[in-house]
Amino acid sequence: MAPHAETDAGPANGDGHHNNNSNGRVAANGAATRPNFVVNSPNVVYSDADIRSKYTYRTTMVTDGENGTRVVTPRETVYDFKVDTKVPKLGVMLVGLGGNNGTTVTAGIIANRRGLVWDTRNGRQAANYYGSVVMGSTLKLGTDTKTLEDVNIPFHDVLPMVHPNDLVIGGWDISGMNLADAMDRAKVLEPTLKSLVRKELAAMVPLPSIYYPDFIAANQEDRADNLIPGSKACLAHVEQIRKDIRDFKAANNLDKIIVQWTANTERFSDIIAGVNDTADNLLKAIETGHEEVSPSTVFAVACILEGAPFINGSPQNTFVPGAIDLAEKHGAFIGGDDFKSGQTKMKSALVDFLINAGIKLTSIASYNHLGNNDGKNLSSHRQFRSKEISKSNVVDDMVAANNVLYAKDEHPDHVVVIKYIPAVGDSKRAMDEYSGEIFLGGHQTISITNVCEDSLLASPLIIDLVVIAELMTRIQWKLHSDGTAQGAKDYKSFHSVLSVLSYMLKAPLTPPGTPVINALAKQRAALANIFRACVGLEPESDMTLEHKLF
Ligand SMILES: NC(=O)c1ccc[n+]([C@@H]2O[C@H](COP(=O)([O-])OP(=O)(O)OC[C@H]3O[C@@H](n4cnc5c(N)ncnc54)[C@H](O)[C@@H]3O)[C@@H](O)[C@H]2O)c1
Ligand SMILES: O=P([O-])([O-])O[C@@H]1[C@@H](O)[C@H](O)[C@@H](O)[C@H](O)[C@@H]1O
Repeated sequence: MAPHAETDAGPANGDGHHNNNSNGRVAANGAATRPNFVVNSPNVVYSDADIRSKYTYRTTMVTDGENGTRVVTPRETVYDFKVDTKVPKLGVMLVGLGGNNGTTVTAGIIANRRGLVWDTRNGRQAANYYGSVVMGSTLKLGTDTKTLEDVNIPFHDVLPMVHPNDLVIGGWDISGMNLADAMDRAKVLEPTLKSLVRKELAAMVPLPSIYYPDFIAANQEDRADNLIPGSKACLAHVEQIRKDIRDFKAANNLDKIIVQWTANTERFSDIIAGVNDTADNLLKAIETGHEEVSPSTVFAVACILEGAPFINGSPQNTFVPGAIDLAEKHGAFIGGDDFKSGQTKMKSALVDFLINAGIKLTSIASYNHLGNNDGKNLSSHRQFRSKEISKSNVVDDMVAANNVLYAKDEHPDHVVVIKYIPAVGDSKRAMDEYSGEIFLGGHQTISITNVCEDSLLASPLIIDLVVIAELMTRIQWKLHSDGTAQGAKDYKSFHSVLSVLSYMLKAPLTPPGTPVINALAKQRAALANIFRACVGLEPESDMTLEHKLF
């Protein structure tokens, strides 16, 4: 089955993709571009091919001194960053293309690319990218010298990034339904919008995929009609997926491919010494058809070997130690786990606020019900357990950081409940209760009802993960060395595990041995400040001393 990309029926310049720079858009045809601002600093050098910056990274190291005192030492590390400013023609291949998220994000990109407007009961609705941190938010560039006001720019403009309108979409699904019918099955989008994109989606049929029944709920079997033969891991599956990636890239004349798992939540894989604990053992386990290797891990291995960044939008432990080891050995990018779309995103902000306000959070009750196929799959305990883990660990770092409120290993009670109620469809109802102790024995209880249109919240995250992961493939670094000029050969990429993606993910994967940060504000600050550093700018500290010291 030939690889299928969505066709572009919208106004375009020949190849179906816009590269109009007038609105700050960046060329998708590989032409080098620059952000619509220039940094006036001896530490930043612009060329036709890249932006190079010298950046002094300031941290504070703490050691135990005498008599229980601590010695605090400021430390400076000088880095050189290099950003390739050639924005590629980018393909994104979704595993689970025919699902609620897959069809919704595909329809949404087509609607935005064509500038569609459709009727709703509330009037005319224009396509937008609300809910995308890259396309819908801003970051502070600096202070206006005349007004002393903040100058904020669209997040997307801080460095040359792919525009989602230019993404070429394809992917796999165990269901062979074309995307127009799958869009109807998902019951997410307005009929008026569906009618405008139906033609393009009807032309998209997911590639056959691998299906190992034991990893997802048995209730998914009835849609598994589009399969690559074989019910357990094997090298042929790895090679087929790699071929699919190459074929899609060639058929659409793409420069790069990013692969994302937005297929069903799998059960956790057991970590078994000699099977999935190292790269070599994992490859051997796949070769010998070990039944503990999941479809998502097979996809991850195929992408690592093919050099396509792979991001896991579901909670299962796709990245067993052997997969991480393989990614590190190949210098391939991986990221995950589990899109952070609604209830958990709210939790990671609210808990940060409460604990940093000195309020002792004592319990979190997180309940939600939903009626989409994701909910149907999660109605099976082993798949729910994967989600329970990713939704439960999100407060650990914030609690552990406050030893005033919490003794060592003390933490709030925290329960997660998910129920499947078909009648509500994709419109997930989340109900949370946060209880805490306040001044002089008082108590505070916060109850939240959060109606999350699950796929409309997750789809922008899929876009953010793709755009940022691609940008990370164009950023390199080295330790600065005065004296002999060190050529580009000394530069290297960020670590294979893209923890910079954590803002979009419930259970952020980090390089082995490094801490997991879930506090939402910290995650966003890390993202923004790393990109600021790439253009030689200091982190945004919010000290605003210019407004205090005069
Ligand atoms: N708000 C959200 O929607 C949200 C948030 C966080 C995480 N997630 C996760 O994203 C994933 C997708 O969510 P959804 O609502 O689109 O679910 P969905 O069930 O509508 O879509 C999943 C798709 O994956 C397909 N599939 C299953 N196994 C496959 C395989 N081995 N290869 C290829 N395709 C396969 C299914 O046929 C289905 O079309 C789920 O794991 C969900 O837990 C969703
Ligand atoms: O991101 P979030 O809203 O906390 O979590 C959601 C869960 O509450 C929901 O039950 C599940 O179906 C979604 O896949 C998503 O994981």
